[in-house]
Amino acid sequence: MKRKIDGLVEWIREQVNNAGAKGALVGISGGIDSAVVAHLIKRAFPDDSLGVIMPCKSNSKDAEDAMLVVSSARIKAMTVDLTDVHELLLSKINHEIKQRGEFDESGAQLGDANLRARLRMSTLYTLANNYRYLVVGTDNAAEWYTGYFTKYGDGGVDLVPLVHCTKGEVREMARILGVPEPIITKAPSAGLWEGQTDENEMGTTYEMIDRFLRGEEIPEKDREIIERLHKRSEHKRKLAAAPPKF
Ligand SMILES: Nc1ncnc2c1ncn2[C@@H]1O[C@H](COP(=O)(O)OP(=O)(O)OC[C@H]2O[C@@H]([n+]3cccc(C(=O)O)c3)[C@H](O)[C@@H]2O)[C@@H](O)[C@H]1O
Ligand SMILES: Nc1ncnc2c1ncn2[C@@H]1O[C@H](COP(=O)(O)OP(=O)(O)OP(=O)(O)O)[C@@H](O)[C@H]1O
Ligand SMILES: [Mg+2]
Repeated sequence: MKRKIDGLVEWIREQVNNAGAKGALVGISGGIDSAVVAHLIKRAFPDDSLGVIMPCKSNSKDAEDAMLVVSSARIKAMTVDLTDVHELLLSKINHEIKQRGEFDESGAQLGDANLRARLRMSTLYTLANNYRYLVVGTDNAAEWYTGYFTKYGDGGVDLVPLVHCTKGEVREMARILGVPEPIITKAPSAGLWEGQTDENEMGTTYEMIDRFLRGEEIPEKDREIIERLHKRSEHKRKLAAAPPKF
């Protein structure tokens, strides 16, 4: 695992240098995936790495956890609170939909949640332009395979260093890197609504997804869920569909 960490740090450094950029930045949520990426980019660019904490109607515990990550990685950090921006933009959009009598409650909840992820993406790219950094994503192999990310939100990034790592491997890496234990053991959550956890929403567990990705036998019910999620999210792992030249 130490070799893997060194390899990823070197790979990030090469990608940034080949792009002619100066460093790297990541959104720090207080979860384990962004904690690991924060540690990796700090190792790759000790003086040119940035962690960005972006509360958006979030639980204050998340920002406290994010600060724990910042201290453990000793990474430069800033906070950009997106709560009021999100509220304003969402109310403008929903006002237009409601005026037409076309408001859909369940679609709106998803729209609200995904807008948070897309505002974070826009914030990171604005900072990337300013500092000449690349935006580093946090998707791991399980999230990538199941499409458990917002298209052009947390999925809208320049580099995805953890994309071949199972959640279990991310945990192992976190321990070696010195990520604080409470961050490693808490339930993974997108934090997009109160009480959301990844495993509840997906209907299966990271342990099952990791086992599936290693080619091990898992219960039929879990296999079906994972295959359904994978198929449904095919479009997220590709460039936008283009027509043939007519
Ligand atoms: N076949 C197709 N071909 C081309 N495009 C297609 C498509 N089907 C849908 N689309 C497009 O994709 C959109 C749906 O995708 P998207 O907007 O991503 O939305 P969707 O996949 O429905 O929702 C995102 C999921 O990711 C989870 N998430 C988000 C962010 C962070 C985390 C986390 O772990 O922290 C998890 C979130 O809780 C939710 O379950 C549709 O509105 C449509 O525009
Ligand atoms: N409040 C936030 N501030 C900054 N970045 C955020 C915030 N919430 C989400 N993000 C970004 O979106 C990414 C996707 O979230 P995700 O929940 O998959 O990862 P995580 O929180 O790092 O780990 P876990 O999956 O264990 O919760 C985060 O890794 C982070 O880069
Ligand atoms: Mg999270």
